[in-house]
Amino acid sequence: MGKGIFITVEGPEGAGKTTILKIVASELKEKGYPVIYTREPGGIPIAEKIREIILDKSNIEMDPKTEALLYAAARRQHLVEKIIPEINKGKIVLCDRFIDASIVYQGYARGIGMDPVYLINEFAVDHVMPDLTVYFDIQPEIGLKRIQQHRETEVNRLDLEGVQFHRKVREGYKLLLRKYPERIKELDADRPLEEVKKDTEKMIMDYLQKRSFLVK
Ligand SMILES: Nc1ncnc2c1ncn2[C@@H]1O[C@H](COP(=O)(O)OP(=O)(O)OP(=O)(O)O)[C@@H](O)[C@H]1O
Ligand SMILES: Cc1cn([C@H]2C[C@H](O)[C@@H](COP(=O)(O)O)O2)c(=O)[nH]c1=O
Repeated sequence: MGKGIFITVEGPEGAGKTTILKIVASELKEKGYPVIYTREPGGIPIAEKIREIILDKSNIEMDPKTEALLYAAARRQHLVEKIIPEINKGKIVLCDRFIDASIVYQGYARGIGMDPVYLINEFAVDHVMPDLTVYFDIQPEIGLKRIQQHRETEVNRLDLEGVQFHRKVREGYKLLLRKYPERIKELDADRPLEEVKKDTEKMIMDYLQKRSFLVK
């Protein structure tokens, strides 16, 4: 693919992904790096509309395969309309969740199966995979408590699943960590925000150095 770099963050609810990725994006920009922050599901208008449908708390009757297909559809549009063009322009794309979330949430935690969910997503992403994924590890109970404690954080349909579901999410991510040790790097997100942010930035900077990515 193009000359840019594609980095994703993943992890259970309330791990601090959005908060930290936005800070890291703005700090890297200040240092002169060509960075964009984006998120899934969403990032562009069509995918944001699909997000509203998937995460709407009143859609309790949604079938798990419908859910998986909607995430994949949102991903496809986001990829072709934003992620690929930005990578081709030489940008560092920092994306809040991507394909791993589907494999874990729909494939493992919902029980559709990791392989079938990977297959529909393979169709959606045409082999475009992240160069680096930072996995924020946290016990689901702690992450969910953070969300409940902070009123400004959106509580969505998936946040409302029982703790058992969120334990499976964490288990699923651990399986992916073992499967892709080169791409997915783990950090302990149950620490003060400043520490987690510092480690995230270091992982990203180390990777940029490894790829000889320089500020122009
Ligand atoms: N290290 C931390 N310690 C304590 N609170 C934190 C920490 N990181 C983030 N928070 C707070 O926890 C809440 C959830 O954070 P955030 O929305 O960034 O998590 P997230 O991983 O993106 O969650 P989700 O996947 O559910 O969107 C926010 O109110 C945020 O301020
Ligand atoms: C991309 C993606 C996301 N999810 C879930 C994970 C979260 O519960 C929500 C997204 O909300 P966030 O506050 O932006 O993290 O959707 C999923 O189940 N499958 C996916 O592919």
